[in-house]
Amino acid sequence: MSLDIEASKRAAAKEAVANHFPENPRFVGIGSGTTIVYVVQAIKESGRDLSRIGFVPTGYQSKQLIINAGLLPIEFDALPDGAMIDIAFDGADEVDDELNCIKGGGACLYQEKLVAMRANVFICVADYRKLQSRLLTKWPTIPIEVEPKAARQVMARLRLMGSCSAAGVGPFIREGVITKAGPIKTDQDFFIVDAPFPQPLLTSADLLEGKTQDPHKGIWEY
Ligand SMILES: O=C[C@H](O)[C@H](O)[C@H](O)COP(=O)(O)O
Repeated sequence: MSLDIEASKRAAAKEAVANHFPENPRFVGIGSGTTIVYVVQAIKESGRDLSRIGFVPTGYQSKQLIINAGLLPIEFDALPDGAMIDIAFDGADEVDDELNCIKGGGACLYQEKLVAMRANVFICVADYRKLQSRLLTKWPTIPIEVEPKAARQVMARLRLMGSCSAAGVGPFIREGVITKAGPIKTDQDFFIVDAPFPQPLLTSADLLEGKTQDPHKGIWEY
């Protein structure tokens, strides 16, 4: 029987907030996606005094989520010099045994990285489907946010690194499906390049053990 996905996201969010929300944080990062909605809900329901905490968004959706929850948003570039974000919560599309994550399924990446890198603690909140021992087990590509003028060059480099699907195509610039013709733009007006690689992707422990990945066959060789 498959678990209810929304219930699973809600449960993960509740656990994450109950176990990790600090005593008196000054700044808390709020990621993007559907799971983070439950994190904000759990923060609201935690019964804490949230009035003196600045919540740092990772994009438009994240900022609206903070505002709609009645929390205080503070833009990343308004953080005082030298101040760290106490903790950042965010979702992921896939997480491997070494806690490497695929992110960007919802076309948010760049600001998520800014916030995560400025955070003392990063908590990834993910439902049971996301945890796979190797990346690219269920999620098909690595999303990369790219400045449009650099896209062709980045894709050429990705191809040299072995990015292509089993059918020998890719990487791809992500396009709108129904409501947008041509490439979608991120909150920074950048493109998302979706890069397929041989599946699944080796971890650094695999590489240390001497396993190699043939980028052209998409299979593991030992
Ligand atoms: O681009 C979107 C972000 O990286 C999300 O955090 C990620 O896609 C996970 O989203 P969701 O919680 O909706 O699965």
